[in-house]
Amino acid sequence: MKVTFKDISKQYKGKYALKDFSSELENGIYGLLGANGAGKTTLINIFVGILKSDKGQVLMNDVDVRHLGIDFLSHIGYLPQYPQFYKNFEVMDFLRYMCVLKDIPKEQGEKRAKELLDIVNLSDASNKKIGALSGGMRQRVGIVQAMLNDPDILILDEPTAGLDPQERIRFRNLITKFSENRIVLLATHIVSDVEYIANQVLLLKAGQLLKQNSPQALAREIEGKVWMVTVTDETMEEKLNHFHISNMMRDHDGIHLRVIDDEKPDPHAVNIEPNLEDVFLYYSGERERW
Ligand SMILES: Nc1ncnc2c1ncn2[C@@H]1O[C@H](COP(=O)(O)OP(=O)(O)OP(=O)(O)O)[C@@H](O)[C@H]1O
Repeated sequence: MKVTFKDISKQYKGKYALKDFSSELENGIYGLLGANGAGKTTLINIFVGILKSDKGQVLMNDVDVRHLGIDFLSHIGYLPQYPQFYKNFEVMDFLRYMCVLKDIPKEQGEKRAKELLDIVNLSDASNKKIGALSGGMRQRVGIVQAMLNDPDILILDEPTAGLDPQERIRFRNLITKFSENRIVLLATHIVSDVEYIANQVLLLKAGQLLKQNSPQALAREIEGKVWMVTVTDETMEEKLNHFHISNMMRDHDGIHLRVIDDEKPDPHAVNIEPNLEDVFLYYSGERERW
C-alpha cells in the first residue's frame, strides 16, 4: 500500500491551514507531529474526504482517491479527534451499528468485533453502555470501530487525548500490534506518543511539512545543538531570554537547563544527546516564557 500527498493546500479566509503539503507513506507507523493549529486535522480531514482541498491530490497506489469513491473508504479506518459515541448504546450494539454503516456482512462483522474486543481487552465490557466506560476504554472502542473493516490505512487524530500514562502506553502498544502491513497515520502534539513507535515522523509547522524522517535520524540531525548548562537563580534569566529551553531541573548543584541552540550557550555548557522533544522544539518551537 502506498499513499501519496501531492501539493495539498487549504486556506481559511486567506490564511493557509495547509500549504503545498507533499509526502509519501508506505506500510508503517507515521507520527504527524505539530503544535496546536499546525494543520494536522486539516490534513486528515482532506485525507478522509470530510474536507475539500483548494489544490493538490491524495493518491492511493498512484490513483487519485476522488476517482475511487466508496472503494477508497473501504480501505480506511478512522478515529476522529473528538469521537461522538451514543452513550446509551451497549458496546457490542454500537459495533454492530458501525458494521452496518461500513457495509460489513453481519456474521463477518460480529466475528471481527468479538476478536477485536478480545485484542483490546474489552470482551467483558461488550454489554456495558458506552456512557459507563472510562476514557481509555472508550478510546479502545474507538479503535475497534476503526479496525472493523480490516483497513489498509488507519488514521488516528490525537488518539491519546485524555488518557492516563498507563492507558497511553497500552494504547501505543495496541497501535504497534495493529500496524503490521498497514499504513498508520497518527496525529498528535504529544511527542512521547510517537517517539518510540513511529517509523517516521512528519513534522508540521504552520501548515507546512518541515521534516519527514525516522525519530532517530531526526535526533541525529540536531546532534551538537543540545546542551546542558547549570545556572543559578541570578544567571538563569539571561539564558531564558536568549535560548530555547526544553527542560529545567533544580537540585543542590543549581538549576540544570537543557538548552537547544546552534551555538554553545555558555563556556561551561556540555553537549548532550538530542531526543525527539528537542527536535520538535528546535524546528517548531517558539521561545516561550512562563
Ligand atoms: N473551519 C475553520 N475555519 C477557519 N479556520 C480554521 C478552520 N479549521 C481550522 N482552521 C485553522 O486552520 C489552522 C489549522 O488547524 P487544524 O485544526 O488543522 O490544526 P491542528 O494541528 O489539528 O491543531 P489541534 O492540535 O489544535 O487540533 C489553524 O490556524 C486553525 O485555526
